[in-house]
Amino acid sequence: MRHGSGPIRAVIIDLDGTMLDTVPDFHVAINRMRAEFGLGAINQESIAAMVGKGSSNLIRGVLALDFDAALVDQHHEAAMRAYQRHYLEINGDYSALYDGVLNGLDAMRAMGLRMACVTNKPLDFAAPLLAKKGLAPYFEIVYGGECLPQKKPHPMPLLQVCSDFALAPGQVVAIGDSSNDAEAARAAGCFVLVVPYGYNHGRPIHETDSDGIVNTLLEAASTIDSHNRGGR
Ligand SMILES: O=C(O)COP(=O)(O)O
Ligand SMILES: [Mg+2]
Repeated sequence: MRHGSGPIRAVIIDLDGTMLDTVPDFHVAINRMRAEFGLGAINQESIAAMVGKGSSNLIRGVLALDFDAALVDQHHEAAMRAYQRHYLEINGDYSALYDGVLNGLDAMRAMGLRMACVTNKPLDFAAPLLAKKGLAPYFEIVYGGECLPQKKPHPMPLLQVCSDFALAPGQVVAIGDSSNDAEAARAAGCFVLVVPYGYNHGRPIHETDSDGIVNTLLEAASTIDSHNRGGR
């Protein structure tokens, strides 16, 4: 990360593809919804490429595999209701923490960093999921996709966290798995670190403009620590 901008005081961490591998949850809920519409099951890989821009976009994408634009519009509302019902029934049952997440969060907390989670997942999904996986206590703030007028890749949720923490964007690092996170961070003026193991719309993460690729959140913590120590 670039130096000379003063210490990092806060982190904004993405949820799906960064802290939790949630595609198995999406997979179960989406296929149960699709079955209600007489549609066949789809695989996890095709779902992973569509995660990241919120539920509504995801459901449009999975309907568009079979329906033309007019049919997608026609069925979207009912499909969203079915999907939400199925997702809430299984939320967290099939998803798992990535390696280094809890250690990384512990290290960030020990460094005195303030912590927020900004996800495009609806808050009704994100809040119980964070609680179930033991992540909720780490975060002072959680914004879901519908909490503010704009979601990532718009910078608004990141700028809102900076303002909540009374910090300048240059004192804050966003950590995510996709270009969505990186674009939001760049537009907000925050640093951005990306992990290579998430979804990134099916694209390799090295194509994304970031301040560094970190293999785990624990590595992110040590990158921030070394930045704050002046690179030593
Ligand atoms: O639900 C989504 O679209 C993905 O959410 P994320 O912002 O936590 O990656
Ligand atoms: Mg993500």
